[in-house]
Order: sequence, then structure tokens, then C-alpha cells
Amino acid sequence: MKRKVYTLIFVKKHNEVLLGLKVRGFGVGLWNGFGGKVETGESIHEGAKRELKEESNLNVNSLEHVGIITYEGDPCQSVVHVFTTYNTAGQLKVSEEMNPITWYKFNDIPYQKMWPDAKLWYPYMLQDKYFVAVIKYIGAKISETFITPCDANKIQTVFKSMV
Ligand SMILES: Nc1[nH]c(=O)nc2c1ncn2[C@H]1C[C@H](O)[C@@H](COP(=O)(O)OP(=O)(O)OP(=O)(O)O)O1
Repeated sequence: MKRKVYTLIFVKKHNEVLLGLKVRGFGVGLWNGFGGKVETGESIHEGAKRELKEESNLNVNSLEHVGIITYEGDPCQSVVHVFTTYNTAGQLKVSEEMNPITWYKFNDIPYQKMWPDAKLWYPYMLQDKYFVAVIKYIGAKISETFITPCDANKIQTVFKSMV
């Protein structure tokens, strides 16, 4: 089976993270980081930078790859590559996909208005701790999860074998 590959980018500063309310596409009405499908012919990093620009107007030079999430079951079978960055350039702007876009304090993340799996792995992402997760959905409900912190070198090895 060929899984769809997605990116998810979190812009951070000190103890705050930038989230947008999804107004189009997958996950409408939920807060999330920026991201989307990796397109044919682009690398995962290139896809991540493009999606960040399209959805927030922010440019970024370097992204840190902090996690790989594999989703099983409904609503789709996919792999999501999670990135963080502290360095962006350009003027933040809402987009057709994300509106509004807001800084959230780490201890005030709106988990009740996010994908149900977010609260399971955000703690790793917020601390820049590398992680690997497998999350199985049945319908809109999580049926099984496996989430583990991961050695940075190991995740880079796994990642390089996927790009
Ligand atoms: N269960 C889940 N939990 C989560 O926190 N984020 C998820 C998720 N399932 C998918 N995502 C993220 C991955 C990706 O960043 C986004 C979905 O991307 P989209 O479908 O919006 O892709 P595109 O922006 O390429 O879409 P279009 O431009 O509308 O074709 O939601």
C-alpha cells in the first residue's frame, strides 16, 4: 500500500507555538500547525517549506525534523513528517487554508479543538524531543497508539531512507 506523505510545521518562540484554524481541506474547524501533501518531484523538506509559505506567508531556511507519525485506518492511511523552526522571515498572513493564525502558550494549547491524537505527541514536539508514533483510527476515534521518544540519530536514519 502506498501511503500519502504529509508535512506538519510548527513555528515556535520561547514557550509559544503558532497554530492556525483550518478553514479548507482535511481537518476543517481544527487548530493545527501548517502543512499538507508532499507533491511529486519535491523533497519532504521542500514540501514543508512550500506549505508554510502557502498557508502563513512565512519563509524558512532551516527546519528541524522532530517526528514521524504513521496513521492507520480511517480517515486515511498516511505518514506525517513533523518539523519545528524558531527562525522565519516575512510577514505573517492568514491564508485560504488557515484563518485565524495565533500564538498559543505551550500550557494553553486548544487540544479540545484539535485532532484527538494531538495531545498524545505535542508534548514531544513542544520540547523538541524526537519521537515516532503510530496512531490507528476507527472512524473519528483512536483505537490504538504507539508513541516513543527516539534517538535523534536513529530518526535521521529512518528519515533519510524515506526521502
Ligand atoms: N490525525 C492528524 N492529526 C494532526 O495533528 N494532524 C493531521 C492529522 N491528519 C493529517 N494531519 C495534518 C497533516 C497535514 O499538515 C494536514 C492535512 O493536509 P491537507 O489535506 O490540508 O493537504 P494540502 O494542504 O496539500 O491540501 P489541499 O491544498 O487542500 O489539497 O493535516
